[in-house]
Amino acid sequence: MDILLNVLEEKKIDQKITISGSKSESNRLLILQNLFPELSIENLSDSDDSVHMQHALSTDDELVNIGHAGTAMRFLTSYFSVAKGRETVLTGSDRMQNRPIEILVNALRDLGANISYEAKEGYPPIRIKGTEITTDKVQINGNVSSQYISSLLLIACKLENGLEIELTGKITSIPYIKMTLSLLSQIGIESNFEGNIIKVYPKKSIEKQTIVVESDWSSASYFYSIVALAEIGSEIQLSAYKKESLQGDSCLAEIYKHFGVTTTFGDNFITLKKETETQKEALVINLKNAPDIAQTIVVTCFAESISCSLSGLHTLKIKETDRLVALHDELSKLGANIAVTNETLELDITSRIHKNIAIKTYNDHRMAMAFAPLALRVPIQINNAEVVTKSYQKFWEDMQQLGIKIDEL
Ligand SMILES: O=C(O)C1=C[C@@H](OP(=O)(O)O)[C@@H](O)[C@H](O)C1
Ligand SMILES: C=C(OP(=O)(O)O)C(=O)O
Repeated sequence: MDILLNVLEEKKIDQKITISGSKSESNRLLILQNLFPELSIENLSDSDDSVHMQHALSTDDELVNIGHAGTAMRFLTSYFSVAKGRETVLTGSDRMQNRPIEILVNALRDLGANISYEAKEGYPPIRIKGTEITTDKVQINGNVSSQYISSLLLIACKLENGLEIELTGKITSIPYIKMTLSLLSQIGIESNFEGNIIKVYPKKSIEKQTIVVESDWSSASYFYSIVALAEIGSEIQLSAYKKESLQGDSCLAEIYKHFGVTTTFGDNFITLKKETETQKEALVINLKNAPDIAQTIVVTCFAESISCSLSGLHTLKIKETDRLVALHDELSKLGANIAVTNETLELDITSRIHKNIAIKTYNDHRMAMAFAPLALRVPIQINNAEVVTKSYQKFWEDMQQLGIKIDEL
């Protein structure tokens, strides 16, 4: 479905939006709930990725297809490796079959797992014969995806002797590793992370308990962008959020000060307010700890006519699409002066945004959502707009609530 977002005429916004639970927290907790049925979860994400995870954990079929869900692919690789007696072929979308998994597979094989490739070496689909793992030490490169490490951490306490992981290389997306460890700690599993060594201690059962998932901060990023582009005095209240977040993307509150957006923490909600004009200096920032908000930030800078210099973006090349190339190609069509390398992005000040450009989304939810705030400046077309459901089911409804008129093409 291709859609046209008409330009938003009323730029003074005052709205309240409720966003569903974090997909990262949810997909970790779903694995943990399967290992520990004593665990209940509230405010679970309604994202496609969490639906895929739930389905994968409830089926007995040999073939399990997790679509585009990176967390499901990576977390389930370890989970099925220790599902004794079960044989599973884990696969995903065409793109997933080109997102690397070798580093995780090699670590699991070193631990004694039985995993083979069904097609291309190093990529899904993979065949996993569940077995008992007793080895308790492993080395893994931390520079490509933190999801490989979270995957090992999620099953670690169920191994007879727990697990000690030695991380090599520069560690990327660290807040996601810390999120995994925090959730383990919340349910009573002990671990420690010192230098480049993470230890998880064995645990057979936990206390009966309920965890309430905080809403998704990556989804909140699109509202930060909208408020940044709105008239001074505009406000959006988002729930359910808290100050002590497990999600690294909560750094948005700090980053968007550059755009004159303040964040006030209330009782289970945040209020974003456009207090002042955007600072005209370039935004210079390393996003290795928060890769999922890169697209949102670049589009905000473009719309606000400021330059930016982003680094720490090497993981963007292996996400739902090559996000560096996608940003380059789509922003160029809108008139941007943008240059990318394999890990950086430079955007120059643009004076004019081209109207009625059709943005390709490349099966990437964040391409569709990051470009939507441009409707505060120009009419813009978003192709295959349904991609948003990977992480945010009612994204377009929420855009309409803000007053953006949408025509199906
Ligand atoms: O663990 C997680 O929930 C995630 C980790 C990050 O991936 P990488 O560690 O591959 O950068 C992030 O981009 C992804 O959306 C979710
Ligand atoms: C990269 C993402 O997800 P995943 O890697 O889990 O597919 C994302 O949601 O931006």
